[in-house]
Amino acid sequence: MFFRKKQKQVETNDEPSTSSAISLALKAHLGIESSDLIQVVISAKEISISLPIPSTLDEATILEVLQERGLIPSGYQCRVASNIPMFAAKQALVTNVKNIVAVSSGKGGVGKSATAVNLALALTKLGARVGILDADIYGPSVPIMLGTTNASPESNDNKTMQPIHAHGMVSNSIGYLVDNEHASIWRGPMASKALQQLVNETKWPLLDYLIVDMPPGTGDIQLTMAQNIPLTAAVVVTTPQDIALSDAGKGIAMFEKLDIPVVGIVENMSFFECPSCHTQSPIFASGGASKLGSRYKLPVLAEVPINMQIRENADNGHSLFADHSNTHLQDIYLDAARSMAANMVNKIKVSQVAIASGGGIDITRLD
Ligand SMILES: Nc1ncnc2c1ncn2[C@@H]1O[C@H](COP(=O)(O)OP(=O)(O)OP(=O)(O)O)[C@@H](O)[C@H]1O
Repeated sequence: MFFRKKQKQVETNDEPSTSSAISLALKAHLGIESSDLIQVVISAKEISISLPIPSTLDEATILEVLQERGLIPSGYQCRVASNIPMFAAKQALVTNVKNIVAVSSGKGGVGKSATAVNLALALTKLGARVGILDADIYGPSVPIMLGTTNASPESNDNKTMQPIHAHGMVSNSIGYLVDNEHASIWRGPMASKALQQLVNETKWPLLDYLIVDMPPGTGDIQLTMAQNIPLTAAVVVTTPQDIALSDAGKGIAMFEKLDIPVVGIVENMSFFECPSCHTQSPIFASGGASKLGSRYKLPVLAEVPINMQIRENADNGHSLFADHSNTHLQDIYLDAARSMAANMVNKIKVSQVAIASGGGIDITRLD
């Protein structure tokens, strides 16, 4: 959880603290282990902060945190920008795409696609440039969840496809291109080739994260697909009951075998909260993901309740973030997105990074 703890007001100086004191204070709040990628430029009455995780939504809270700690005198403006690094991946990345994150599940029907879409929407809300790729060749549900079932990617050059825009993100899916019935009878190599084409032949705009909704399972097809996409990291989705957890464990092992860092587990359908009495019932048992997390030394990014709004939004192609009616659910996904981004910073070597310079911050250099 970020930014929630209130600190006691500390007496402030007239001058701001040094950049390194500010980065150190922010590091703890952001869940980042090193302050190296937090850049702070102090100028007259303004502090520009560049973070390696998406947090532009949190500008006011960051200012509050720094003022409460007496690191910035009142009267100073605080400008927060995110400059998401490109993390090291085993294969050459796709043009314009900084990082590709697989959302995967060992077992079908645990809410992997809903999690992928809501994580992508949360990252977008936090200010990141996000794309979503539906790799679930056998049951593409991203177009339904984004409300884009009638869309079809256009091509200006007969070689590449323009992705579909919706809810501030771009997407591509086999569901835009062929009937579900056709894709579902494809054999492994055909499905894998189709996925590679979707990744490489889409004209992605500059993206901080491309979220990939993987097909469920850990068989040969999933393994080949995970090998054929230049993945930077993976998130594993599970429900809390034993049968799903054992499959999720196989999923984690598959990514470990492929040397793709798993940056967290999302426990979906963790509990049902009665809307009138607020009692929480652990319908599919409880505590499973945290046990799995301890076994594999992985953080649990979120415990998402079973909630009708999640189902309705997903089925109707509406964004959970479209208005303020679901802020408690939005907060769960926003925290998960922040933790995922912070764990990428903590676990994966950076291959390209932005550096601060003179008045600006958004300059990229090769390490
Ligand atoms: N937390 C939740 N609360 C309520 N409904 C949910 C939740 N998560 C997912 N659902 C709903 O459950 C159904 C299955 O979810 P989803 O399609 O995301 O699962 P999946 O794991 O991707 O399935 P598949 O294995 O077929 O790819 C959908 O109707 C979705 O809207």
